[in-house]
Amino acid sequence: MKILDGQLVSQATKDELKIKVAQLVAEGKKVPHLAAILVGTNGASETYVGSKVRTCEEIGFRSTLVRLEDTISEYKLLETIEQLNNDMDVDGILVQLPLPKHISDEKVINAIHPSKDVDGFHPVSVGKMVQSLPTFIPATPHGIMLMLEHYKINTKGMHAVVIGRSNIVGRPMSILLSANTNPGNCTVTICHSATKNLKELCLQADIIVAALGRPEFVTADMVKDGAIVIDVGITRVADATKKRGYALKGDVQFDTVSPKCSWITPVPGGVGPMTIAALMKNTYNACLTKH
Ligand SMILES: NC(=O)C1=CN([C@@H]2O[C@H](COP(=O)(O)OP(=O)(O)OC[C@H]3O[C@@H](n4cnc5c(N)ncnc54)[C@H](OP(=O)(O)O)[C@@H]3O)[C@@H](O)[C@H]2O)C=CC1
Ligand SMILES: Nc1nc(=O)c2c([nH]1)NC[C@@H]1CN(c3ccc(C(=O)N[C@@H](CCC(=O)O)C(=O)O)cc3)C=[N+]21
Repeated sequence: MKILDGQLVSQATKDELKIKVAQLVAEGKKVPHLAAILVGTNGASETYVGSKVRTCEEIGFRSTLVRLEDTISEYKLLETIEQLNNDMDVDGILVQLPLPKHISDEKVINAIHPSKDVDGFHPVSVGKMVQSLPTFIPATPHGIMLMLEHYKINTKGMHAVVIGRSNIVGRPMSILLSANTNPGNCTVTICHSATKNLKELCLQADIIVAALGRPEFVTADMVKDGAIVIDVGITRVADATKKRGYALKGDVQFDTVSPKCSWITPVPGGVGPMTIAALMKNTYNACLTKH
């Protein structure tokens, strides 16, 4: 069993970007600028947005964090996005999800100008991705593809089972793995809460991507020998023995599943850091179109 080390690959990706940014500075060109909007004070969202902003600083990007009260009106949020759309210095705009219930995710995502849609959630970006046209690829599936690429894993002809069909992870993952690319060229099965024979499907998988948000859902009896297992899930589970009062659990029961795998991602230190690295890549690319 070998570990797909998200921390390591993410560091390598960030180091590459750092050099590229230094070149932009040397040439007197504008550096990438990411604007992140955080609505409310959800603990996990604070952690993720904080880490995105910190990473920007680390590699020499500009960043702007816009914090809004969770009582903010949808109109005000849309207005904030419009200001960032019109701000020439801002290259990428990200609105951290989930949003409070009174705000429509769809309206917010649609409001971001496609040229600044570094999350790749806008219908224009999704449409281009489906057609294999150049566009912003959602950070989590993009990060997973970068990791497979880094380890030179040839996925051609493999059967991939993706568990979860969300717009931010499962659905785009299934599209990327089925594309005529390398990594890619997989035969993909996408599963969700109405899937009847999930265990049988998983047992046929050469690659399992678990993105359902149920801690330790994938157990050893669902995984065939030699499979590649990508664990996207991150759930905070109360644990008094931990410094922060919780432990992070993936969707895969790591201790029992890992001995059967050819490759597996850990949680933490797997897909999470790659998500951040992919977002940085997207932001750099958004900036490049202006040079
Ligand atoms: N590491 C990272 O960078 C990231 C991690 N995450 C984590 O990944 C997980 C998934 O996130 P996200 O996609 O946003 O979650 P969602 O809740 O939006 O989607 C979950 C998906 O899993 C399906 N599902 C739920 N229960 C089952 C089940 N018992 N059997 C089969 N399918 C099931 C749902 O089906 P249905 O559609 O029918 O409801 C849905 O399609 C979460 O733990 C999240 O924290 C998310 C983003 C980034
Ligand atoms: N508009 C939007 N874009 C997103 O990309 C987005 C989002 N909303 N909402 C929530 C999910 C989740 N997500 C993560 C990012 C980093 C880690 C990450 O860095 N994880 C670390 C651990 C972090 C910790 O200590 O909690 C790891 O796995 O090693 C995890 C999850 C981005 N998301």
